[in-house]
Amino acid sequence: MITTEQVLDALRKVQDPELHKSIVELNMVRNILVQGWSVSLEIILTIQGCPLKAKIQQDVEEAIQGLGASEVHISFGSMTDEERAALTAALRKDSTTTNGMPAMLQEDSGVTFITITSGKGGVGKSTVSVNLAIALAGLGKRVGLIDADIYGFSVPAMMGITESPTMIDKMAIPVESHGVKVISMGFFAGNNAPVMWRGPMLNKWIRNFLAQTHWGELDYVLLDLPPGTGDVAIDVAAMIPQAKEIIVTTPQATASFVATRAGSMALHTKHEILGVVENMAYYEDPDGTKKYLLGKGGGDRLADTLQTQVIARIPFAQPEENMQTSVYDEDSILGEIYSSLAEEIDYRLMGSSER
Ligand SMILES: Nc1ncnc2c1ncn2[C@@H]1O[C@H](COP(=O)(O)OP(=O)(O)OP(=O)(O)O)[C@@H](O)[C@H]1O
Repeated sequence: MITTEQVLDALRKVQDPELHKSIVELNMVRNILVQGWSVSLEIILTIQGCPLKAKIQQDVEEAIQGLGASEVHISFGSMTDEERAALTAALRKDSTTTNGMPAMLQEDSGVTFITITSGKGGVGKSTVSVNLAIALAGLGKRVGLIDADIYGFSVPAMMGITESPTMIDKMAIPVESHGVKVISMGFFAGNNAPVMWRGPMLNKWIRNFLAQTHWGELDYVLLDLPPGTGDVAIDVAAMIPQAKEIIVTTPQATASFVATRAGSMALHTKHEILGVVENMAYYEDPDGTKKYLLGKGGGDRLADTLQTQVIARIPFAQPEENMQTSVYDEDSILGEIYSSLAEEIDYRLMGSSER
């Protein structure tokens, strides 16, 4: 004979796949009825037509069958507006402090911010952001990625994300892809429409990305900034003074020269520079010969100017790589370089932080 308490206890371990909280804690479980070895109950979904209904159903069934139940009947409903408002308020409390500041910006939040920036476009800043985020997640870290390249967002396409975040009232649940929680302007600008807002609007979006998103607990937040030293970069610098910075350049003289400006801004805003990533550093022939298609030395020059180091030299991807998305296979040469970079960064930051 199973008891209602046992069912409730078993369901405490079942999490909402998006909110990563127990469905019991989220008040999604109602009307449990136990008759011998048969259990029926109601699951109240946060939104109607929840795309993860099948997953929740499977997890609930497994949890109850684990108690020895021979039959499990689940009926589904959705939260009322009032219930959803209460849930949003609770989620917001997790994400925002009493004075309205994004909770993850507080010093004791345990979140390490890394901004990825470049002097000019097209050097691979977003590619580095995406692959570094995935590599950090591969180390078992809880990673969020904010595509803060508001005008030129590309992260969803690069990661092959086709779905949009679930919205619970005005709170967004980030989309998870390759183990990384992602939020991007691309999710909110319909049909790939160009984004033409100006400074104050942008500031609001970045703030929303931090505070109006249910991130859950994270170790790292990576921000893919727009190239250069525009509004967003300045806002982020002011909003997240504790952010560490990675500057991406190619070996080309002009790219590294322009990147110096982005780096100088980091020094000026007192962002710690983690180092320079030299992307498209060389092309490696099958026989191992390296061809320096874009020249040599841009990364080193930039690192010298900014008194930092080149922390990775990433070659050109082989033609057969990243056909569908810009995510490199973990076992590829590039994938391995990103894994080492993630390990080095994690070692440096975890070693130097108090966590
Ligand atoms: N190591 C690499 N090998 C081959 N192609 C690369 C490499 N790194 C980036 N690319 C390609 O170069 C192009 C530009 O990369 P990406 O969009 O990451 O640059 P970006 O600096 O973020 O540019 P923007 O700021 O304009 O968005 C993309 O098509 C990407 O797939």
